Amino acid sequence: MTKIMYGTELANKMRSDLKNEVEDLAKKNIQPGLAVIIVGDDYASKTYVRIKRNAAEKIGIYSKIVEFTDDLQEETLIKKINEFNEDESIHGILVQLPLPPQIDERKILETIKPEKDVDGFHPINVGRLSNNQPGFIPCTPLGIEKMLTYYGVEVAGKHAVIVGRSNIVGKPIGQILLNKDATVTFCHSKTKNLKEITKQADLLIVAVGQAHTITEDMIKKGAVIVDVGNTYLESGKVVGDVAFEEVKEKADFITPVPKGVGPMTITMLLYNTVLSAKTQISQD
Ligand SMILES: Nc1nc2c(c(=O)[nH]1)N[C@@H](CN(C=O)c1ccc(C(=O)N[C@@H](CCC(=O)O)C(=O)O)cc1)CN2
Repeated sequence: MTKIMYGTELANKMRSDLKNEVEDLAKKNIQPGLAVIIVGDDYASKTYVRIKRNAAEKIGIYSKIVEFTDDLQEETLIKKINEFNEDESIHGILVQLPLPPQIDERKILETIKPEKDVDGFHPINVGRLSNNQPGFIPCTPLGIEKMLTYYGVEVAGKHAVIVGRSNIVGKPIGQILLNKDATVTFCHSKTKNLKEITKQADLLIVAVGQAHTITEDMIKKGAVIVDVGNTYLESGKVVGDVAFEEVKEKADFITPVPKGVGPMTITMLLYNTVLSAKTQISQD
């Protein structure tokens, strides 16, 4: 019987534990604070920011949302991040991606102080993950790792195939799995023999943002499938990168979309923000 790995299940459990931690911090007069910056009016980005704000407020994290129009100048964004860097009520800062083309994403992410970088995108945190040292880990990959552990999926010695090489998901999940002794293969838009490689995967992580990229004939029987895709159809429905109905018949474990990895991405943002608040107290 195929096991459907619902992120909502673990997310609810973890959010309840985080709410208790936030209540404990309140007894020490500390409220974790999260600043979220969004540039432009991309429908999906606005949806994610709304979900983040609601989730943060529900567990008692203070959230500050700053919205800019898409003609924003880079210096204005840098100035705002620097304000949050110095603001003691803010423990986590994130800039919703993607950014408009006139803004240098790398420069922006490097402006966020590494100790407030709850997205884990600053090169210092990327380097720490690469060295298997403590630091902030990007939310989606961290959420996937927690889900695999929760559902009892062993990683060591498995062949993990990652389809997608983004800095947000593909590269960091590959690094996490490598740190956990998986044998990791990356596939991307220039990979010539995609199906040949995905069929070898014990664990297949798909993060390309293209609906139904992975079909039943591309997987090995009994594989573990993690679908990171979120494509909004014109009907408003959201679908993943995996043809769920046909693939689920052949897989042992599979995440759905929605209610799979997405809710864990949000939960890990809350987790990193609470961690940041706790770390900053212990340094005072
Ligand atoms: N600064 C960042 N930007 C982006 C990140 C990120 O981690 N940090 N990741 C993605 C988008 N993302 C978070 O920002 C994200 C994607 C999906 C979900 C989610 O909960 N999806 C739901 C479906 C959504 C719906 O119902 O409308 C699901 O899969 O169940 C949350 C966050 C790019 N940018």
